[in-house]
This record gives sequence, C-alpha cells and structure tokens, in this order.
Amino acid sequence: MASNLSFVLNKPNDVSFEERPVPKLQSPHDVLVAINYTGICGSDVHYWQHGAIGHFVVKDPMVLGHESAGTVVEVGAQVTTLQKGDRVALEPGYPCRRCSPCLSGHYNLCPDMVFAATPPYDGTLTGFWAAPSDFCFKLPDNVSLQEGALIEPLAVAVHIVKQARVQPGQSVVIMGAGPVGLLCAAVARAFGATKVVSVDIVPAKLEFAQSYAATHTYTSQRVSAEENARALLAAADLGSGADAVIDASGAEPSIQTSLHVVRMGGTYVQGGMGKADINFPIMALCLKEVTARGSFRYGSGDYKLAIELVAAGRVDVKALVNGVVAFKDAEEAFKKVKEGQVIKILIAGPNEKVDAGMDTSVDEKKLKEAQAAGSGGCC
Ligand SMILES: NC(=O)c1ccc[n+]([C@@H]2O[C@H](COP(=O)([O-])OP(=O)(O)OC[C@H]3O[C@@H](n4cnc5c(N)ncnc54)[C@H](O)[C@@H]3O)[C@@H](O)[C@H]2O)c1
Ligand SMILES: OC[C@H](O)C(O)[C@@H](O)CO
Repeated sequence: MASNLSFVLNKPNDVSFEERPVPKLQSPHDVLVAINYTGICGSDVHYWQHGAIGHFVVKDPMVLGHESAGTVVEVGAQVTTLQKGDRVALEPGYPCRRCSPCLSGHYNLCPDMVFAATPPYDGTLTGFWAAPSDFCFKLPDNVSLQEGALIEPLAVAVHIVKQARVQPGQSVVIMGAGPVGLLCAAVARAFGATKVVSVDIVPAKLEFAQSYAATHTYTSQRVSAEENARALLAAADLGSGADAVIDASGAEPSIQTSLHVVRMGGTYVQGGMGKADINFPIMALCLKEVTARGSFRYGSGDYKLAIELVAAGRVDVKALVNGVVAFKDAEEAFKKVKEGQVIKILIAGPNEKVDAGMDTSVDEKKLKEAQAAGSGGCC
C-alpha cells in the first residue's frame, strides 16, 4: 500500500510528518479515498499558530486539513453510488444523523459533529481518508481534482448566500475579500444578484475582487460605522441600502458598518468568525426590521450545488489558486497563507506527483498591505 504520510500538528508552531496506519472502513457504507489535493483554511492556520479555536483545543497531536478531493480506492460492500477510480470532493464533517438538528435537515448544527481537523479529530492532510460514501461527492468529468479541493470553501459560500436569500436583480454587499468573501461574491452573481459590492481594507484584495466577481468595490475607511456606510452606499450607488449584506471578515468595524448598509427590511448574514463578543448596532437592526441570520459550514444540498456551479462554469474556483506544492512542503504553504502571500494554495497528497512548481514570487507591496491589515481573526 502507498504511503499514509500525515501532516501533524503537535502543538502551536510545531508540526511533523508521521507515517500513520491506513484507515479501515468503519461501515459497509464507507469508502476509502486516496487524497489528491488539499487547500488550507484560515482555521488550519489558526490551530497551527495558536493550538485552539474557542473551546476547541488541540490537546493531542492532530492531523491538519479539511478542504480535500481524492480518488476512491476501496468501496464498502453496501456502497452503490461510487466505485473505485471515482474522483470525489470530500465533505469533511460527519453528523450523528439521529439528533433533532440532523432529523430536521440541519445536520451542520449537529452537536456531535465529527469534523476533520477540529480537535479531537484528525484532518485530511494525509494519504488515505475513510468516509461515509454519501459525504463523498463524485466530480463530473469537466471538474478537476484541484477544483474539487475548492468545493469545501465554495460550499461555505453557497450556504452563506442561501442564508441571505439572494434573489435575481438584488444588490449584495460582501464584507471581506478573502477566499470566503470572494466565493460569496461569485455565488451571489450566480444566484442572479446584479450588484455585488466587495469591501475590504486591503486595496490589492479589492483589485482581485473586481477582476473576479464583484461589480463594485469599496475600501473600508477608519471612520465611524455610520460614516463608512454612507460613503460605501454613495460609492456603489446603493441609494438607501443594499438588499443583503454578508460579513465574511469577522471584523467588528465591518459588522457594525453592515447594519448601516443594509436597507429597510433587508437581510444581514454573519459568515465571518472573529471575536466572540462585539459591540453590535442593535437599534439599526430593530428600526430597519433587518432579518439577521448566522451561517455555519454547509448542509443539505450545498456540496451538490457547489459542484454544479463549478461544472456549469458559473463559479470559477481555479482563479483563486496561486499554486500547488508537494506534500513535503506543507509547512511552507502554511507560512505563505499566514503571511497573506496567496489566496489559495493546494498541497498535493503524499502519493501525488507535483508537475509544475508554484510561483512563489511575492509582490512586496501587496504582502505589506496584507500583513498590515491582518484580518478579523479566525473563528
Ligand atoms: N461560517 C462558517 O462556517 C465559516 C467557514 C469558514 C470560514 N469562516 C470565516 O469566514 C471569514 C472569512 O474567511 P477567509 O478564509 O476568507 O478569511 P480571510 O482572513 O482570508 O479574509 C478576511 C478578509 O476580511 C478583510 N477585513 C479585515 N477587516 C476588515 C474590515 N474592517 N472591513 C472589511 N474587510 C475586512 C481582510 O483584509 C481579509 O481580506 C473568517 O472569519 C473565517 O473564520 C466561516
Ligand atoms: O469550512 C469549515 C470551517 O473552516 C470550520 O467550521 C472551522 O472554521 C471550524 O472547525
């Protein structure tokens, strides 16, 4: 059997490569998948740097990674939907299927969720991954395995935009032009929004957003939230407010501005995960009868729709990928994400050949801007 080398976080800033046993199928409904590509999420970087996100604390060594695509190498006796050789996007969280949220169709809210690279559970930066077959989504022939690794963050964006109930012809403002915000912009366009405004504090990110999916951009100012909102509405010609505002930054000033940007009776969605508690303009929420919703990971139908959007050419995920590195260079890739040098970088599986080296050249100006800005923080 090929290598099951795994990229393990031992403690903050201490990672190692370990050969681990190839996982066994736990049920006849499971499949074994050889991992081809894995993207890095802000939460992976946060665990690597801090060893914890909220009450999720890395106490024992944990394999990182949860944005993966791979190839089926073994199928359980009861699996009817997949066969060996199928290329799949992996949904990395497995709910209990028995609790009230699961039975009501909101399995992403399952309190007993087993989620990859969320302690105490290992992640997908490994050679082989065993998973329930209904959480492995076959990729159409025109969707590559590298695109498959982007389905996870795209499903996050699909869920957020669904929570915003975006309708054709509407205006949507998206705070944050990191991978999640950019993908929200692309999904909002695919849902028929005619005005999509990307907002960030880093001009270089907005330059990319404009070339990607945004119809308008706005550089957030260090002024009061009301003043910032007024300038944003004027800059994007949004009149008295946007139909929907999505926070994909987690930053307190962005959340505050959002409530002053949304129109009377509009919708606000909290997708970003920053500080647990902030000052929130609750009077604006009340007086404008704003509908506010949270958004957590993804649920029924989100992976399927994410794949369909890519297959149909409605969302371009390839444009976000700056490069692919070999498995042995995983820590370097983490450093590049932390330093804001890339939008998305993929790590090839330990048994995967990497043909072209990534372009590691760094635009010093963009890097400095990104480092100075930081972000709302992860989770
Ligand atoms: N809800 C979920 O299930 C879920 C899933 C994945 C990620 N997230 C969260 O979504 C957020 C975005 O994820 P990401 O990977 O794109 O992160 P990211 O850090 O790459 O992007 C955040 C962006 O927000 C910008 N920003 C910071 N302060 C701002 C401000 N005041 N106004 C406007 N923009 C500002 C940053 O410059 C950055 O471009 C993070 O908070 C992450 O934790 C949520
Ligand atoms: O995309 C899924 C997210 O990264 C996870 O929920 C993470 O933020 C916490 O485990």
